[in-house]
Amino acid sequence: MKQIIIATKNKGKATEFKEFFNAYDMAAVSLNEREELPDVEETGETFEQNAALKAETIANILSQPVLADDSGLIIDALDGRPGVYSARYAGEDKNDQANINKVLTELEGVPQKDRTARFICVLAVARPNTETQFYQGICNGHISIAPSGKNGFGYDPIFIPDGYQETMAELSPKVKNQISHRKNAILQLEETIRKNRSLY
Ligand SMILES: O=c1nc[nH]c2c1ncn2[C@H]1C[C@H](O)[C@@H](COP(=O)(O)OP(=O)(O)OP(=O)(O)O)O1
Ligand SMILES: [Mg+2]
Repeated sequence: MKQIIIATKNKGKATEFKEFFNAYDMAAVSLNEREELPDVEETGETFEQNAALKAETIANILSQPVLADDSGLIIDALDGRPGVYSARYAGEDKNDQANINKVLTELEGVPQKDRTARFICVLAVARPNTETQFYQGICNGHISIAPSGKNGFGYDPIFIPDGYQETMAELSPKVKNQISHRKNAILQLEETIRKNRSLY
């Protein structure tokens, strides 16, 4: 089976990519399975810059194509925060629970109609001696009053996607993977995968 390296240490993302690439008969291998590879510092100011940093650093080390995902939560009432800083919103230790608590505290008293938000996912595909390519996906929704649900990762327990009453963490992984920002970004990438499987 063909392999695609995903430059991520996030276990939730890795699980979702395995599911997506399975459908194309490809095995997604994350950095958790390649522990000799470094964790890339995300010094960029945009999702694109950070996705490119992660993909290009690993592609240069391995001399093979690498996919990276930089993603986050944009909340309108917080002027777009936590945005690019979603993973570290409550501190460098990247604690999902602390990040959720910080967001809910900042949104205290904000009514549902003003709690609109979106998840954004930018995928970068880096190949040696080739310009990096980008694909983007969005999932619109709003922030719940309290966390609920055990599925998924990150901000899923407080994100209610448009068209649903449940949080992303209450929805099954199957449903999340049909509607998520990550799925929508993968759909942008799909044509490239289908046309040129040798890329990977
Ligand atoms: O589907 C999602 N459901 C819930 N939360 C999500 C999702 N997708 C991204 N997020 C949040 C998690 C983290 O707070 C940030 C990503 O940060 P981001 O730097 O891209 O990932 P990361 O540091 O966890 O792993 P890595 O850089 O190794 O890929 O956005
Ligand atoms: Mg990161």
